[in-house]
Amino acid sequence: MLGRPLRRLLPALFVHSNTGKPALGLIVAKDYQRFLTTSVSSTNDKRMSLEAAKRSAAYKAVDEYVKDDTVVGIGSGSTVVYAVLRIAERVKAEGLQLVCIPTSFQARQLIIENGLVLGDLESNPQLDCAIDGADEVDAQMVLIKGGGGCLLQEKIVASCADRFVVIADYTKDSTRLGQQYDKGIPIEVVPMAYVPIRDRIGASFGGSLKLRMAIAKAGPVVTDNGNFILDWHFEDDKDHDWDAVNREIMMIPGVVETGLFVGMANKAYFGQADGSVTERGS
Ligand SMILES: O=C[C@H](O)[C@H](O)[C@H](O)COP(=O)(O)O
Repeated sequence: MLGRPLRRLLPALFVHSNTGKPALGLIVAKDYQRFLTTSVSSTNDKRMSLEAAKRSAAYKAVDEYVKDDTVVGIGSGSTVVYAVLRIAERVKAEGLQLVCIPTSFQARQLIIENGLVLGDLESNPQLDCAIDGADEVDAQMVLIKGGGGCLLQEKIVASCADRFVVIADYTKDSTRLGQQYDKGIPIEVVPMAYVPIRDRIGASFGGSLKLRMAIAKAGPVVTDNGNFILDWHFEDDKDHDWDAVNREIMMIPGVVETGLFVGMANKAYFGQADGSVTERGS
């Protein structure tokens, strides 16, 4: 697919070629090559700085919160991958005795692939800490989670932990929800009820709700728990009492869980582009 800047450049290239002045075409082609190189390298730089930010937040959280002989909740998403890598490094280097409780299919695989001890809530109903990513964190440490379709098991595991620690890159750090993240609040619902739930939330709180569709499958995303996800694009210019909103949505029959995590996170680490880390909470 041609990007918009390329679509703008190509007609220029053709027009000049049609004049029969190949030199001109060459200049345009050269400029275009320079444009491509700069644009690809700035996209790569941004991606690298985001990865560095995720990594530094994850490493710091693990180093400060993961202690020997403890039970640790393992969240889901791309930032958590770095936390698991760091946990595995420390287990190897320091001989830490840990039991890891997954919050998703992905987390379970990460635990197994990194040779960590896999546990469950049946044998370990109380966790020392849970480390997880977030899609957005506001000034009061209210979180949006579930951008990757995982929220129900994450909330259960976080609720069983003495400390719930969030790791994120700088793009997730907001004053108010919706400031950075524009994909809405995920709401996990029982499939048969998605239409009435969608209509009720829209009527009560405004905004719009969309059934999340799968990308490499026809039809909707199905969560690890066999449910659907509605993404609620709330009105972000309104002041919402997220605790009240969350409670009210949870009362609608068929709602399984929301991606609003209110009053749960104790600490958030935000990795910055330069590799430093800022903190919120205590
Ligand atoms: O559904 C996914 C989880 O809630 C993730 O923790 C959240 O989306 C953040 O993921 P990432 O670390 O990839 O930004």
